[in-house]
Amino acid sequence: MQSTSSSPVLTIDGPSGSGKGTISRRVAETLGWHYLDSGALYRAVGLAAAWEGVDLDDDEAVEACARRTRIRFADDAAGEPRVFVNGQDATDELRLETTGAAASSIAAKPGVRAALVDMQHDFRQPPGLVADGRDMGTVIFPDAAFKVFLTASAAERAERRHKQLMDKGVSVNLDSLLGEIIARDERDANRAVAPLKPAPEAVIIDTTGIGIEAVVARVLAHVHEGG
Ligand SMILES: Nc1ncnc2c1ncn2[C@@H]1O[C@H](COP(=O)(O)OP(=O)(O)OP(=O)(O)O)[C@@H](O)[C@H]1O
Ligand SMILES: Nc1ccn([C@H]2C[C@H](O)[C@@H](COP(=O)(O)O)O2)c(=O)n1
Repeated sequence: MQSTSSSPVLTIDGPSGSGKGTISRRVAETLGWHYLDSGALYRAVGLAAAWEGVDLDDDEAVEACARRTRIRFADDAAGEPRVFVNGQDATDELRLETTGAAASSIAAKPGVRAALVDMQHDFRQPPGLVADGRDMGTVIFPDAAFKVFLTASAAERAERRHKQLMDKGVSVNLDSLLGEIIARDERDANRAVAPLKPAPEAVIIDTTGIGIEAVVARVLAHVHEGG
């Protein structure tokens, strides 16, 4: 199950809205390393299952869906990252809160997680990889040289998500966003397989009240200091 590549890996785990995607992309760009958005894989499987009308209570059917779903990451002409699910550009649908909740639900199934392991290991290529998710440092890349766990108060994470959606012209209620974030945290942290938790050796950064630039600088300092 474990990757045999010797390319260095920086894992960035944390709860929803802690800034994993934003920080990981920036750090990967600065280091010139590859980037794995592992949450997008779970979101893609949740979406494919919905498209195909798969019964989410049927563990074998959802695992089979995870094994046949084709997921491709590619930049568009403007350099913006897009995600294709079974050949269809699903980038916008993947970011919906409903898709995140579906992903969180199917991610609790051991068969689904097993189906996605090889795909995640394949991202480990020279000169290095920044991998963001919930179990990057604990399960998928336990031998990573650099491990970070980002967190922030649930209230701040809900405000960030609220601002992000409002900027996109999507009107949402802050309280319901907060409720969804708390529910997702609980599901991700309390499942039996690969729960959301920091690896023992991870550097924990509480980003509450800390801007993006400062967080990027702290993560880069961790790498430059040698982990
Ligand atoms: N330190 C920060 N300060 C203020 N805003 C931030 C910070 N980090 C991230 N954000 C903003 O918060 C929002 C959510 O960030 P992001 O999508 O990176 O989080 P995430 O942890 O990857 O979430 P998810 O797990 O749900 O994908 C974005 O709009 C981002 O710009
Ligand atoms: N390594 C991962 C990544 C994601 N998940 C699950 C749990 C999350 O709630 C959901 C969506 O992730 P996001 O895109 O918000 O990072 O996918 C997981 O279990 N393990």
